[in-house]
Amino acid sequence: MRIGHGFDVHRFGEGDHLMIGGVAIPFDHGFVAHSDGDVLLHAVCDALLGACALGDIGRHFPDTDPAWAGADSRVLLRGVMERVREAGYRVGNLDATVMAQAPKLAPHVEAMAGHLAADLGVARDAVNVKATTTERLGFTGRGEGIAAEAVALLVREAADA
Ligand SMILES: Nc1ccn([C@@H]2O[C@H](COP(=O)(O)O)[C@@H](O)[C@H]2O)c(=O)n1
Ligand SMILES: C[C@@]1(CO)OP(=O)(O)OP(=O)(O)OC[C@H]1O
Repeated sequence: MRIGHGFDVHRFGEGDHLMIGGVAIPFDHGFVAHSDGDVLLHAVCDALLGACALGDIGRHFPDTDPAWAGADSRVLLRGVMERVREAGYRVGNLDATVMAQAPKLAPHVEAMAGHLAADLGVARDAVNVKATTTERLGFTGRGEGIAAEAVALLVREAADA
């Protein structure tokens, strides 16, 4: 078995929605990013890549590559899963936390977890998505952006080691 951790931050800029976990959430800002800025999916990508000792999302999908401009981060996540499978692993379970003072994410976490389960190729109960404010502390608390963390457990496809 292997464990990986991912962390990502995107700051707010102009826009009218946020992409988080593949869900478009209406908001008075968007994310500043090369891709769609899906902070949760980027943290998940890094957790998966970390568990395989394959570096991070920027190594596989550079933010200097026009191919990823405005990219749907679910496409990046599926690309990461191809690499996970090539390395001989499948996902055991995933747990993630999104740190956001606003918007309210609880109404959307079920849809986010459903997207993740589909893209990771696991049952719905192998995925958990949580949201927390940071009690108005720090950059998330001041409403400057959103952070996300993820932890993934990978299992060897052939022999569990
Ligand atoms: N952006 C957010 C942040 C939090 N929630 C939900 O509210 C609960 C309480 O938040 P605390 O920061 O006081 O822990 C939390 O457990 C989430 O369910 C949310 O929906 N959206
Ligand atoms: C995802 C990539 C690629 O489009 O760009 P961003 O959307 O800016 O996101 P970031 O979390 O900075 O990660 C790495 C990038 O390579």
